[in-house]
This record gives sequence, structure tokens and C-alpha cells, in this order.
Amino acid sequence: MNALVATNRNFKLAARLLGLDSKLEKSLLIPFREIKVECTIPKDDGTLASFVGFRIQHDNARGPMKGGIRYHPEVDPDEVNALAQLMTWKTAVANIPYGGAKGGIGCNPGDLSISELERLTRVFTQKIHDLIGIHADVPAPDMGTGPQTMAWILDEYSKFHGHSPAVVTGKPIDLGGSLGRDAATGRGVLFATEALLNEHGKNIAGQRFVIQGFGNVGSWAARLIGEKGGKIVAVSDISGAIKNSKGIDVPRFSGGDSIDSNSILIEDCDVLIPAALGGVINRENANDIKAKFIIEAANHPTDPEADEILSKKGVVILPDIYANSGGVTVSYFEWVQNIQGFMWDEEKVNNELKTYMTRGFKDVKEMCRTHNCDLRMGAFTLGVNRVARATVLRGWEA
Ligand SMILES: NC(=O)C1=CN([C@@H]2O[C@H](COP(=O)(O)OP(=O)(O)OC[C@H]3O[C@@H](n4cnc5c(N)ncnc54)[C@H](O)[C@@H]3O)[C@@H](O)[C@H]2O)C=CC1
Ligand SMILES: O=C(O)CCC(=O)C(=O)O
Repeated sequence: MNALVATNRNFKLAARLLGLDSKLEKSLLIPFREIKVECTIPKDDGTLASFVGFRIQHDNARGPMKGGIRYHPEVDPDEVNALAQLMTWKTAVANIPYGGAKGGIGCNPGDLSISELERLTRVFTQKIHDLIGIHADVPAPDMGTGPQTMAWILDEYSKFHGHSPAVVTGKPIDLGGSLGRDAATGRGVLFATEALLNEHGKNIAGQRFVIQGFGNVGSWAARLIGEKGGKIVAVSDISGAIKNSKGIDVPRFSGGDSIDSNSILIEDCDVLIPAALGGVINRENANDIKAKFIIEAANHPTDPEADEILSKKGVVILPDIYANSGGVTVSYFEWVQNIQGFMWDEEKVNNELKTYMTRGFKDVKEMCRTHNCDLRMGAFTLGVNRVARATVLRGWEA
């Protein structure tokens, strides 16, 4: 199912549960602003290459819009739109003072040299610099981007607006990045997993985990879960997958037999953590999934059709807009530190993150009880209700 159709469907279900006014529902769904820019760069060999970049700013009722920038060949406006909307609900679930946005450039970063990536990032920033900003829209890394990408955006933006470290988060520490941001999404996944398992009378130790994706989020989640005694029995990335029922040597991504990476999601385990692409759990594979718990570290990994199948099988799904909110939460801490001109130590960052993730789980569960719904609808009703309240309070007077 198209990512936007799926995200809109979940939003509308939540709006019904909340009894939202239909006009308000419509206004919350339509993005605040959609930006599409053409980015042409000279390649290292002197030929020209053209790319299309997007920044979709979904909503700013609760504060500046916030969300990552993705470099991936499959980036398309519908997907970026869905991801921007998910950011709006996610920042509200985390109860941080932001709205939602997302960006992306349709490119394969693996095919571009470092200098080509730098030129592409700078051209993209030149085209959108007037529409982002510390109190308007604050980008961050996502798939295919990282601290170096944020450093180039910061530098290019600062040429127009003066030195502005708070215009991006997920920066290198030397440029005002926060300690703990690199690990934050994976650490948030750890805290979220602990909260869910504890509620079911279980601990991380002794559970068998399968993790799809071994980039920023997947590798940190694997490492931190491994340190807590969880057994990682299979992992994959774009290049392949390995499994070992006795446990994989996570830091080395070794110590297992190669398997078909398409079958990783249906491997035998207790907890499945998709940490790569969207839409990977769908009606084609949902019936074959053996995990009892799914922790959505990726954005939108589960299609609504799969949600229904898995729910009938009794699989418990911890939704993306709560489970992976550790990244944007520490991005918020980074932004706060930049604005204050003061740096927190890593212990403070991690302790604050735990407080936010623990509170977020309680808040989601409270909505599940109020609306007699599953965790996805608990998170959606929580996020949508907070944004709706802020929107109504601000009013529509022209
Ligand atoms: N970086 C962050 O702070 C946050 C990221 N996310 C989400 O987490 C997911 C992963 O993001 P990052 O780790 O930042 O990206 P990344 O670019 O660091 O890593 C992506 C990983 O996915 C793997 N991958 C790509 N296609 C694959 C395939 N077909 N099968 C298996 N693995 C595949 C890549 O090899 C790589 O290991 C995305 O859905 C992203 O939107 C969500 C919240 C915050
Ligand atoms: O850290 C951020 O601002 C955004 C992270 C992000 O893109 C996400 O949570 O999907």
C-alpha cells in the first residue's frame, strides 16, 4: 500500500476515535507547505547530473517543524509527505515543542563521491534556505544522510543567515552536535522495548531478536540490546543477512550463516525490529511472521493490511511514532543546548531520554485504555489530539 494512503488511513481512524470535527480533520491532513526543487551538480568527471529534492512541511501548530532528510533512490513525494505527517504525530507523542517535516533527494548516495554529495547537499540547501530556520523548520539525518550532511547544510545555511548551529540537529559534536544523538534512536528503541517487555512480564535478557537494517538505528539498537543480554539471532543490511540461533557477534556483524535477506522478517524470534525501509511488513509476509513483538525502529515498516493480520495472530506492535522517537527527542535536546549555548554531558542526555521514553509509553497506554484500542491507535490518538488541541487554541483568525 502507498505510504501516504496508509498513513492517512491511520490518521483518519484516530480522528474518528477522537470524534474530531471533519473540517479540523481535513486541515490537519493537508501539509502546510510542499517544496520540490531541481538540483543540478557537476560530477567529478565534469558531466552534469540532475536530482529532485523535496522538503514537505506538514504542521507547525506545536512549534518549528522538525524531521530528517533522506538520500535514497526510492524517495518520492508521497512517501516524503507520509513521513512528514508521521513526524507531526511523533513530536506530539514525545511531547516536544515541534511540528513535523521531512525531506529527501532521489539519489543513490553510494553512487556519488564525497565531493559530489557535498555539492548536492549545498545546492539543495541554497534552494530551501529561506524556508527552513531555527524557529521555522529544523532538518536532521535520516536514511543515507548523517552528521557530515548536517555539517554541509549548517555551513551553507550560515552563509545566508549567519552562524546558525541550531538550524540542523544530528551535527558533528565539533559543530555543536549533542553527545548521545548518534546512538539516540537505537537507545530510544532499547527503552521502548524494555517498557513493552516489562509490561508483559519479560526482560530484554533471554529474548531472541531479529533486526532488519544495520545503519545508524539498527546497529545501535543491536549493540545496546546485546549489552542488556538480548540475543541477536539474525541481522541484515542491503548487502545480505546472517543468522545464528546461539547469537551473533554484533560489533563485528559476524558469527553466523548467510541467509536470504528477504527471509529475515520471518525468521524465528521473540522480537522483530525492522530498522530499514518502509512497507516491508505487508500482506505478502505477515502470516509467516513468527515474532510475538514487533518494535518499529524504521518509519512506517508495517502496512495497515499487515497490521490487521498480525493483530489477529496476537502479535503486539510498538508503533514507529513512539518506538523510534528517541532520535528526534535528543535532536530537541541538541537544539535546546545550541540555543542556550551550553553543552550537556552524555549521562544527562541519556537520563533525560529515558524519562521521555518512559513517560511516552505511559501516555500511549493511557490512550489505549481510554479508546479501547491497540498501541498504534493509542499513539496516533495521543499525537493527533495534542496537535488538534494546539491548532484550536491558536485559532483561524486571518
Ligand atoms: N537516523 C535516525 O535518527 C532515525 C531514523 N529512523 C528510521 O530508521 C530507519 C533507518 O534509518 P537509519 O539507520 O538512519 O539509516 P541508515 O542509512 O544509517 O541505515 C539504513 C540501513 O538499512 C539497510 N537497508 C537498506 N535497504 C535494505 C534492504 N532492502 N534490506 C535490508 N537492509 C536494508 C542499509 O544497508 C543500512 O544498514 C529509516 O526508516 C529511518 O527513517 C527513524 C527515526 C530516527
Ligand atoms: O532528529 C530529527 O529531527 C528527526 C529524526 C527523523 O527524521 C525521524 O524521527 O524519523
